[in-house]
Amino acid sequence: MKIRLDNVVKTFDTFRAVHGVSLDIESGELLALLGPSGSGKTTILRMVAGLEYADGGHIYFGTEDATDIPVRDRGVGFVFQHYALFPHMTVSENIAFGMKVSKVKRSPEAIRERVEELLALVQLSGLGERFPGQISGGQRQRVALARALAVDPRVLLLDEPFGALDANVRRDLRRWLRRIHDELGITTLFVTHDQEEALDLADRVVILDKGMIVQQGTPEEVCRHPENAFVMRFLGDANSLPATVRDGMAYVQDVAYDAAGLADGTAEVLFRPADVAWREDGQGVPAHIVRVLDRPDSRRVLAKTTGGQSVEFDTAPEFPHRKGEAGFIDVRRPRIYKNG
Ligand SMILES: Nc1ncnc2c1ncn2[C@@H]1O[C@H](COP(=O)(O)OP(=O)(O)OP(=O)(O)O)[C@@H](O)[C@H]1O
Repeated sequence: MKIRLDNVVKTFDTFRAVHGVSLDIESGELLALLGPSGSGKTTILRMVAGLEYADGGHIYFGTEDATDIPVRDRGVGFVFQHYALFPHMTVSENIAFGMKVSKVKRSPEAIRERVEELLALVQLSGLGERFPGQISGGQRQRVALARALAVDPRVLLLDEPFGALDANVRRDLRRWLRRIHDELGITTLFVTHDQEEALDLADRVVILDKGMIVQQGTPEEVCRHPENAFVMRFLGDANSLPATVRDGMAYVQDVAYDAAGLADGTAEVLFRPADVAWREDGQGVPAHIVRVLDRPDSRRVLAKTTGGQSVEFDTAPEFPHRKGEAGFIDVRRPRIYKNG
């Protein structure tokens, strides 16, 4: 099922939470809505679900305007971070619930079979008789997914489904979810504020800020070509040095970077901690080391330029330099963005 948002607007009282968002979610695609808190992700998801009305624009399910489709008939399955399972029902009863109340009538035997099938799919065979309080948080979210899948949704909406779980469990679950998605091919809209999660899982990532799309593309496209400083910063650690653009070059202190096409004026040079080489000869921005932090597989170096700017960069664990030493920050892959 293809979903299309066409210039969708949502206002709460006087506050505009979603500003004219247009977006195509292809049939079978797993799309992540990624953005900081308050950027409008959940509101968009709720409008697709039919739990919230758009004040402007249209949402299409296939070629049909979804405004005309009641929530029950949209065929959407949900998993929310705090979408609690019914605590007094067993895992199997939770999964069966939607089928029992559905307009599509199934025999008790057919429901039992489907529950077993779903338990196997979410790798919880044998746990059907437990109650939600007797399984782990990660297992509960897998049950929630099985419950959402039970009624054969045309669209799956996931709102921070792994938000409450610890980092290792989250990583396992997102790999697992991707496998399930590849197997079932249900059009899926996934909301997260976690960059790694979005990049790991999604076919395409839509980055939102203040209710607007600031960039969309494959994980590769958004990582390799962040279109503005917000996206560059939001996707990962970024250093920033103030620069002045003159005649197609950006100058940081005396170091020049190619800034072809940018108008003269102030700008900033952004770069990742992994894109720095520390040099003892004169190439790069002069700086001294403030601290060296050890990580399991690398060293993070905190430095300060002679211009007074802090820079962090990553090196091999063998990095021999220490606090107080002077050198030069040589930036690979600088990205230059105009201010404002
Ligand atoms: N029912 C409501 N009434 C008033 N304002 C609301 C309502 N729901 C959401 N908002 C506001 O709309 C904006 C977008 O909220 P939304 O929940 O969509 O953001 P989000 O990106 O999902 O954030 P988070 O990651 O924190 O869940 C926020 O500023 C929020 O306070």
